[in-house]
Amino acid sequence: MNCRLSIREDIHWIGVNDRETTLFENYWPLEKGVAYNSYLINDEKIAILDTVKFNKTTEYLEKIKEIIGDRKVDYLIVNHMEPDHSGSMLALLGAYPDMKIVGNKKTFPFIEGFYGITKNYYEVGDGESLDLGKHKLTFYLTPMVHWPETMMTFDETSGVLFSMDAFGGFGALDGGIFDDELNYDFYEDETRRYYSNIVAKYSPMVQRSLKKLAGLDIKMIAPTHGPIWRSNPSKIIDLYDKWSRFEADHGVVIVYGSMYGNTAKMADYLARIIAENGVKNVKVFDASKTHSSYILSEIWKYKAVVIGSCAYNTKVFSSVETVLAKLGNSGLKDRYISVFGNKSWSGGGVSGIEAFVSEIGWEKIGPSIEATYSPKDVEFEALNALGKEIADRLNNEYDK
Ligand SMILES: Cc1cc2nc3c(=O)[nH]c(=O)nc-3n(C[C@H](O)[C@H](O)[C@H](O)COP(=O)(O)O)c2cc1C
Repeated sequence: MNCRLSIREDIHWIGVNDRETTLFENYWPLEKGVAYNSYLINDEKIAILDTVKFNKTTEYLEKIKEIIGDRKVDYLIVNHMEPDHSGSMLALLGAYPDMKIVGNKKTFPFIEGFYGITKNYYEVGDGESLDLGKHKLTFYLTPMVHWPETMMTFDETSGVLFSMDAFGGFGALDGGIFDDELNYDFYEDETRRYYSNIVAKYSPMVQRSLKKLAGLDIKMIAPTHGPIWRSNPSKIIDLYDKWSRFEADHGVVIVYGSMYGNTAKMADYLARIIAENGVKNVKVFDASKTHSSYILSEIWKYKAVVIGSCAYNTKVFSSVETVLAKLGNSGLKDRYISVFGNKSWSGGGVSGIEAFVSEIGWEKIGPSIEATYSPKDVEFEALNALGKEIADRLNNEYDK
């Protein structure tokens, strides 16, 4: 028997946990797993909202059967076609061949392209509704949050917003399914890591969608990953608004790449100066040790970033290059940036980061500081001045 879980009258969570997959999208580390959430509305007509990844299909179909017995699924509502949510669609259609597949006009080419399904289509447009009996579902198209076909489904009867990947995060659901049943801070961090790495490039589209949803009386948000936000749904909506407007907290992220410790020494020294000058949130990351997804998530959170690199074959050190590439492609705006590093001959690390700074267009604080062989008094003095300048700027801005 699978655990049965009603999230609201007639509405069941039929999601699954995946603790075996180590990398989400074969790239993002899943230290605590991930949940693929799917929902079933058991009304006069039975509707399922999104499915789960193919590796969990058997468990998934079993859960559905345990709830509905010999009844049939009438509708599969496809809010998002990414295979971690559509991967059990073909099997579901096999089990319920008369099931209508509900999507918008951009959904169906994905269905045909991925799974060869060309029948049972039920097309809906923006703002259109579907009656299940007691429950009335209204569809809101949210293109490019974060794929072209994405949409959200609002249950007018219960006030549940089925938001697909929006408001979703990493982390399996270890018993607690609702935000008030688990460690909120962990899931908030993992939701921001999901946002900053997967959704954030489309922040302007997120803003547009938030405006579209603004008039709804949302009582609960049921995303396709992570917890169901029921205690205070507006909290996660406000965070999404903040993240997609690039608003940041008082703090500094220092990221460095270092082979033999000289650049690392500069990072630690600078961190101390910034902390001494009143900044409590100073986060230091060795880019070779911490996956870029965690670093990007912290940079999304805090206002200032300092990037350091040793020179490596005339370029920025590879692990730092990865962080820069991710940042450059993320669309993040309105951060302060500073630069430091080490070389032993003609350099390449600091100049490479400087090229990135001019490309991204963020305001640079202080001059770049580059040591040769190892940092000496002159560089420590310069780091001292830089640390004070960064702290002063932030303290002035956030004390207002
Ligand atoms: C494989 C390798 C490639 C390097 N390439 C360069 C380079 O292109 N230009 C340069 O000035 N120094 C280069 N260096 C020297 C280092 O950047 C220099 O020793 C620096 O102090 C190392 O800083 P770290 O202690 O933080 O690793 C290279 C070192 C190694 C091991």
